[in-house]
Amino acid sequence: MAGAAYGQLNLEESPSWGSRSVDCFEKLEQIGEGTYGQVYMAREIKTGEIVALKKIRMDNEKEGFPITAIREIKILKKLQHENVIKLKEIVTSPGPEVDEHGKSGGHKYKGSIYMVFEYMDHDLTGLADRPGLRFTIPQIKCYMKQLLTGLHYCHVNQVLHRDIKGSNLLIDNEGNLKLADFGLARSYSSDHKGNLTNRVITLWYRPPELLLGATKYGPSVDMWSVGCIFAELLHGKPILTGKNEPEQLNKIFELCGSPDEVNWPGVSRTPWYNKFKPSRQMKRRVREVFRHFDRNALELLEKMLTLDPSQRISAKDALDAEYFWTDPLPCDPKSLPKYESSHEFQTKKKRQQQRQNEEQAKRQKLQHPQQHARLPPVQQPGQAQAHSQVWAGGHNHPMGNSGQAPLAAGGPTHHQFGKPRGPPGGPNRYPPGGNPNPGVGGYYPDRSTGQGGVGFSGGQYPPQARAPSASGPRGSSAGYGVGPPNYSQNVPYGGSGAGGRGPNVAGNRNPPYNWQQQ
Ligand SMILES: Nc1ncnc2c1ncn2[C@@H]1O[C@H](COP(=O)(O)OP(=O)(O)OP(=O)(O)O)[C@@H](O)[C@H]1O
Repeated sequence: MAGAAYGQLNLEESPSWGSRSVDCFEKLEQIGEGTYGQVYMAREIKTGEIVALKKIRMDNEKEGFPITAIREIKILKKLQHENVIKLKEIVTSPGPEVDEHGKSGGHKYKGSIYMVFEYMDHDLTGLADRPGLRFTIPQIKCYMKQLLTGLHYCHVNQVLHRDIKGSNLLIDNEGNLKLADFGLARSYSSDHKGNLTNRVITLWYRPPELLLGATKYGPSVDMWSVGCIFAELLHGKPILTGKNEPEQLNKIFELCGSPDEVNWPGVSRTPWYNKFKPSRQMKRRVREVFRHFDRNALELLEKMLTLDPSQRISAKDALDAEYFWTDPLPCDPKSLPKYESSHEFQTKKKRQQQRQNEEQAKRQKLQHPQQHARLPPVQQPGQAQAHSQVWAGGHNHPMGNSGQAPLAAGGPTHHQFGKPRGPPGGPNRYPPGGNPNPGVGGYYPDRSTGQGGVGFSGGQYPPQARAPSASGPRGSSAGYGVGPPNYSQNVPYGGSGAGGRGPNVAGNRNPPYNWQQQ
């Protein structure tokens, strides 16, 4: 992988960039576990200011500072907006870091590099996963407006985010929402002639053109993800939860109808159209499936979830939509309730703890049936349904995820370590056996398994043009796993799973990354 020489990162920057040591900060707790490395809540010793430290993972880097991190830093430095996370500085840890046995890692670069960000109390996924939490309609409008404002700013500045999803939308206790994680972002220009990789955006939020292999695209890719988030906020759970690319396309077609030259001129020229076009005609069902949304919400959602990227609404036009200008109006961010901090990492950890408690209780029951009566009651996953009502327009809704069990008493209440990789979702989102490692086989499964019930006309999902880079920061992470699809032509949306909340899905962040096309 290409890289900049260590120590040459901030040549044109003011001396403070990269010149301070991480020792100026006291790490308080881990709040995230990303592809790059860990994210910590920390306090600047001199000022007492609370910040987030994102460690740049160097363990796979043989040739210097990772190019993706350089790109993220460059882009973040260029973007200065109230709805985009602020990168305050870069700090380093000079010496080799030692493990608990006092040994250093033996990597070429002994030090570590951290990005210092303003601290945000929540990410949207973590916040939405709080048991019993209900977002109001003015609150949803307020978050959506900020998301669109931040994204419009990025697009005007010719930056594509390329990984819009709940855990990358950070929220503070003043109600401000900021776009974060620009690790997959890139600058583009409308006259850009080169190809971009289509293997970006977390699967559930990835638009059909990328799934069909398009390598020339623009800001509309982010708007599809925004549509998925918008529907998720209103519906109370993720709406398109494929476990691999073919299944994701399948779910999109089931909801948005099959693409053809009428609704999407040029679609038949996308690289993988013939391989993946549905074998039978499907009609668009957005209005039917989301009939409980109010009229203006539905109208806006339709424009976001438009198959043809050239007809998809832009962030600017979305901000002008009736939805944001009719009662109930978006609330003032400052009027929003303040919550104890919540990040996806932490809520997943709590669920993991809950699962462990349940397993332990089961084991104990098997071993000592008579003693079990004395154990504290264990909440079974199905019992969580009491918390989960599907929101209908005009009322508060649960954005809490489907079938999520309440937390075990005594479980962690704050940020915890050990986040399992996966998508937003409750423990039952993982298939039996846990979140599968996609690898090539897992991520591009043979569609002859017939997932999704619709079927494509082609075979396997096309393999990488180039082998994924083992050292790529986004390269080899696990794939989202999944239960059965939560939607089919015959079943009401989200109603196919036990308990009427849809089955469980877990997801994967990103597929192998193509280093040629970026
Ligand atoms: N400035 C911040 N303030 C508070 N929490 C943050 C901040 N930045 C990141 N986090 C937390 O850390 C998590 C991971 O951060 P981020 O997405 O930037 O890292 P990443 O390595 O790109 O992770 P991933 O691969 O999961 O996207 C976020 O979902 C969020 O919960």
